[in-house]
Amino acid sequence: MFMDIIQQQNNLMDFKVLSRYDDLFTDIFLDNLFLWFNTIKMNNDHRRPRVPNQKILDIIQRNILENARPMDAVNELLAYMPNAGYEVGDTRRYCGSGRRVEACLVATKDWHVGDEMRLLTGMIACLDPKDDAELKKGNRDFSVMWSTRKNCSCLFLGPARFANHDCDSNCRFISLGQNSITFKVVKEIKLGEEITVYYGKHYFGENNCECRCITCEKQSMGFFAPLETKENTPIDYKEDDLCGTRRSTRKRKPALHEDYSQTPSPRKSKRASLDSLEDLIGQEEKQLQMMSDIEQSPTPPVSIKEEEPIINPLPPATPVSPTSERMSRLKVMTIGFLCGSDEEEESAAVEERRVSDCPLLDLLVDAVMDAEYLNVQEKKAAAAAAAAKKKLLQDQQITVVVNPDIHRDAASRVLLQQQKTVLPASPTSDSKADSAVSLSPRLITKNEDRCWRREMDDGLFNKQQDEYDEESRALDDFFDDVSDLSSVSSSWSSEDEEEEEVIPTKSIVKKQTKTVTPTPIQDLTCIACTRPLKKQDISEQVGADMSITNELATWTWSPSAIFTDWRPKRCPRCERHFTIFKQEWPNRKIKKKKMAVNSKKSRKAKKSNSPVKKLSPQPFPPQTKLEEPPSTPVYQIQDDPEDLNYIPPSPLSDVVYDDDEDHDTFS
Ligand SMILES: C[S@@+](CC[C@H](N)C(=O)[O-])C[C@H]1O[C@@H](n2cnc3c(N)ncnc32)[C@H](O)[C@@H]1O
Repeated sequence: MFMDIIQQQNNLMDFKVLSRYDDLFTDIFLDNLFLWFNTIKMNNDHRRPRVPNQKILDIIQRNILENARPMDAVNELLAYMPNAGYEVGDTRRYCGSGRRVEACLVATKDWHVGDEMRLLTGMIACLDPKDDAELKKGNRDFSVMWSTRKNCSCLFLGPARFANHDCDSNCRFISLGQNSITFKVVKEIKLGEEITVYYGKHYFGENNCECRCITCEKQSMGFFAPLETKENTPIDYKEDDLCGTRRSTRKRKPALHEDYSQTPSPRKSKRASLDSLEDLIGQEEKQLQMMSDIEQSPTPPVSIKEEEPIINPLPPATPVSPTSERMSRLKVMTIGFLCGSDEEEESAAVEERRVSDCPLLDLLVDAVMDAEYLNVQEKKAAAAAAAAKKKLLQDQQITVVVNPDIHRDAASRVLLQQQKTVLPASPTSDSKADSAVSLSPRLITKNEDRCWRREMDDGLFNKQQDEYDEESRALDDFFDDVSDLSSVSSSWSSEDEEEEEVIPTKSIVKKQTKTVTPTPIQDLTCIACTRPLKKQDISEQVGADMSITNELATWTWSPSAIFTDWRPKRCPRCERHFTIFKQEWPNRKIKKKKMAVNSKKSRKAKKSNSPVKKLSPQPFPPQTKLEEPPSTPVYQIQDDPEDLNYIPPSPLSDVVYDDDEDHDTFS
């Protein structure tokens, strides 16, 4: 299913959203409440939420199931993220005559120009036309946009979707990839102020004539423009099926199923007729002088406006947004920009640079590519280099085996990479030891292969490499920040157990990126009994199909997975023991002792020396001695707590094994 989703990512759904939600909810509802083990997560950077699971359940139950108020649930959950710097608030500004309360974003701290709101992110997912029609029918399409690039309607998801539009907004969109955005502050924001963005010039009808933002109100524009001005603005009122409360239907192309099944949209929606970004900026710059006059003039009170309509200095049909000078200089990323008009796409194609539409997948692929590249290099080196070099290589401990069934194009891409790509030192490689990003050299290539080349799809990324690197570093920081917010690793760790994973040092990470040498899976040992972990053990623990598990196990040993949570700690037997008794099997060393064969005397002696009798005080009920079949080797369990071989008493202590093969099976 995972791979299916990945393959479909360019079609209708964005796998990142799905996989992240899936990880989160399986963590909360399955791992924590139902299963005795932690399921494997699709995202390497998944961390168990800081919010106690019970609390989450309570919030969901109370707000969503009982009170049917999902926004309250969002608010409450955000309360657990005080670092976010924003919260979801409510406003009646945008819905008109108090008809409906809408959500808005409110700053919970002061923000300064240039700040990035890294926890305020949004995703764009393509929408099936039928779903789109459903949303529209149910008046739930307020977060739907038409993408000319994708030629379909898109759903704008995530907390960022609660940002309302202002013609002089205090934030702008910046991209985190093709389908992901966050915000950059372009005007000082004080605690308690609304966080706004600029959707586009015609989002709320022609020239945003329906815009209700505070700037429009102050400037008597948009919805607040004098009636005469509004009448001169061509608006398609027949679509205004909700008396002006539903603006989104005006500006985005209604996506009918028939349209969708035909070849590229013959019609140009209003959204598609957006000026290009450059035009937008240019126009705004031209208008800047005019608008500065407007801004300087005092805002007329509403009462005066009604009695004596202000004559707008601008042509009535084109009430211009009073976007600030700073904003106009910046490359503003509007929603139109995000979704992409043709012009934007052309300008974006100027420079090809790798910008992933799927950073997580990229990280994973990068890791494999890097490792595979290194593997190939190693083979070459092994053929050519001296024995000393070989020995050095063998000291490195990384291997990645790519399953050809799953990563069919990996080999060809590796070849491409070798032919065309120089691997510059990743800017993050030595600074982010706890991030898989650090193992992903930045690849810039002119290759046409879609798998390899990540197209530039918006002008935002028409930057110099320095800027790009800076963005990338910021993204790394973001991942780090997110990690900082998480206290508990999601897999194979329990809240009451100590952190046992050894985090590789920076130097080790750097070293590991150089060369590879196969590492046997058997290198993983159970932390309790120190036996090597077998693939079968892992299978049993994850309850997965063996072939899948092998694949996962392979990934787990990949360089990127050095930092993943998924790593079995105990063999199944010890895991079970731990789950039941929350107790390790410290220094478990099992000694074999041949019992006297068929000797009544020896059996008696053994009974009298039974360790069970000596195990006191005992936290568990006295244990019953099992009958040992004659001439069967048994394990002598030490009963002296000081002894290194001492095994704490538990029902599992009764287990008698016939031979070595059974050691790792459950009793
Ligand atoms: C992406 S949502 C923003 C969050 C929205 N307020 C909510 O409650 O979900 C876009 C919708 O917000 C409203 N909106 C945002 N900014 C607006 C503005 N300046 N004027 C009028 N409506 C606005 C419109 O209803 C629009 O369809």
